[in-house]
Amino acid sequence: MATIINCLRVVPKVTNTNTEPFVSLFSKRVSRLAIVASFSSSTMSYEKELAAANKAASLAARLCQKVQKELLQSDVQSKSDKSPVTVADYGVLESVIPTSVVMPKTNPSSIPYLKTIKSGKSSQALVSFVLENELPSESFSLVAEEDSGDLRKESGQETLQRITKLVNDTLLSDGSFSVSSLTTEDVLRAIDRGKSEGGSHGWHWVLDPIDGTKGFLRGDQYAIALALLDEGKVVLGVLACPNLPLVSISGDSQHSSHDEVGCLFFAKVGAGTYMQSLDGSSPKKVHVSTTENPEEASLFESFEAAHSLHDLSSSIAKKLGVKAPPVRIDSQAKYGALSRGDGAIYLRFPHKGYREKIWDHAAGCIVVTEAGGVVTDAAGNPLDFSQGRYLDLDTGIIVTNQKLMPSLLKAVRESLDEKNSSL
Ligand SMILES: Nc1ncnc2c1ncn2[C@@H]1O[C@H](COP(=O)(O)O)[C@@H](OP(=O)(O)O)[C@H]1O
Ligand SMILES: [Mg+2]
Ligand SMILES: [Mg+2]
Ligand SMILES: [Mg+2]
Repeated sequence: MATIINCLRVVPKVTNTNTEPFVSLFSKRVSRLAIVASFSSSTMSYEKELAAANKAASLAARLCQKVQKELLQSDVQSKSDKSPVTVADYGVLESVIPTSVVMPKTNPSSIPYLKTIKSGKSSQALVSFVLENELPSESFSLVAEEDSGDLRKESGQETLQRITKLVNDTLLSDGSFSVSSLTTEDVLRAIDRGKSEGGSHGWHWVLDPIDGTKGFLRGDQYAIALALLDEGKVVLGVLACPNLPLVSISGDSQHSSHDEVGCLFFAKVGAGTYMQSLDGSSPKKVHVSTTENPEEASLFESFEAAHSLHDLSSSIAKKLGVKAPPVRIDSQAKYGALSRGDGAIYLRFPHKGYREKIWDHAAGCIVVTEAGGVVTDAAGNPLDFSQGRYLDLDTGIIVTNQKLMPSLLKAVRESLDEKNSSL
């Protein structure tokens, strides 16, 4: 018994401390390798991991909501005042942008701090800290979008202090953490935990701390997207979508009001997809649209034309017979909305040469597949998350239900052939 518990302790994948049910499976001389095999993705419950991921993503959503609110209020204020605006006027925004940037008085999407916004780093530090705190393990691995880069330079010190305060304030607001407060060094370390290269062995968390940055700046949709890979496969995913209405966003929705916003989607392999409000309502199981009729299907695509070829999706939609105009929204909120049947198709065709990152799709992919949908590349192959930080794809990503997939793939093939022959 003691031998087995010791073995379990050194096997980093095992976080379940209740060893009793497993003990009878092993003889005294069982090898460490055999134990690892016994905890493959088909037998793990990932219960604790899902709870930790939900907590981390919900707290990060709270942090991002606070920053976005300040951002939008500041924009409104700047419009009534013709004098130059500096970040000092932007309250909590000081924690996410360097004070040296002078803000023009325009829509946030056109201002120069786009490249230097630090809200993603705050969110990444928070998620990284919460996961490590909730799931102590010798082999914590995180593949995440941001790094601590310029926060380690002299010029980044003020920003780092402010990020640290923002993270600490958010942790404090939860009340369940025993740590008194994180230091700036803790924050840098938490951010840099995200440097892992991922891969096909062991466990890797995959994080996009703010997905849909452009939507975030515009006051539109964005998501905190967190997934867990086990042996290269996505085994759980969480999407926090602070601005997504709790009711359907489909064009024919009967709901007149989209006032109530803030959705948390979560999915575990083999256990379906659930949605609850970020305020903590009880979770409800969701399912993708079951429509077989493309005329009834509504189609999602990126808001940003730079992220996806709108002309190509419009050609595909026409061939398929989709009638409604495309619904353009930012971030993996598209996957969330699709998982509850708001739309039936999501098309993403980046411009030539763009390489998709795993954190832009891992959580969204399991949220849709566990809700009964299908996610493939343009050739119909499943997405492969085991190859490191990037996805190796055949031109684009397509998402729909099982019934529409064959005709969608055909329309995609025909449209791509036409596009290629016209070049
Ligand atoms: N040229 C490009 N083509 C396709 N995707 C791009 C892109 N430039 C950035 N992206 C990715 O598109 C994501 C947003 O997706 P969407 O268009 O669905 O809102 C961005 O995530 P971040 O906002 O996390 O950087 C970014 O990773
Ligand atoms: Mg992203
Ligand atoms: Mg991002
Ligand atoms: Mg980015």
